Amino acid sequence: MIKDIGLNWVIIGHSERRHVFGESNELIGEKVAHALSEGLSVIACIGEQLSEREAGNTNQVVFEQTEAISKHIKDWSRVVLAYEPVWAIGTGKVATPDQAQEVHSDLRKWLSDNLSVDVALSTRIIYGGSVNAANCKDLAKQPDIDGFLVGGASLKPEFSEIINARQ
Ligand SMILES: O=C[C@H](O)COP(=O)(O)O
Repeated sequence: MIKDIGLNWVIIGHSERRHVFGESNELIGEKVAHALSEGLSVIACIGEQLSEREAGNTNQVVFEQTEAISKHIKDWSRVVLAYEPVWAIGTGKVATPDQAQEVHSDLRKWLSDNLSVDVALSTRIIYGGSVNAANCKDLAKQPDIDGFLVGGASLKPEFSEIINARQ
């Protein structure tokens, strides 16, 4: 259906698919494989729930999610990783720049250690979760935040400020 309407990208593994529709890490990996095999590019979402962060399990959760996806990827040039802490999506509670940078940096290290330095350096890791005009510039300054997955604010005029956050 996505190809039929002329689109090239698909978002897979969004928190609502994981936590409302009950999609497992394994199913999301299979969906990524299918999308890539059909020629689509993929934004693959990962992220911990508040209880997982508070228990100190953020890295374990996002690494397991990333591993399940990575098993199905040979060509990372058509994949973007979107780190979206579930507690920050649509809530107005954005991760601080330090919180987001820490996870992005740890994810890049995971890619380097488990896949290759080349994949780690070339893969875009974007942040999603209550990004708006007021917080986007500080988030964009972080070295491992390569862009944003914007929900609510994409429907408002401030979206243009988010697009230009790095200027
Ligand atoms: O689907 C959109 C992303 O999950 C982020 O949404 P948000 O910017 O409204 O928090």
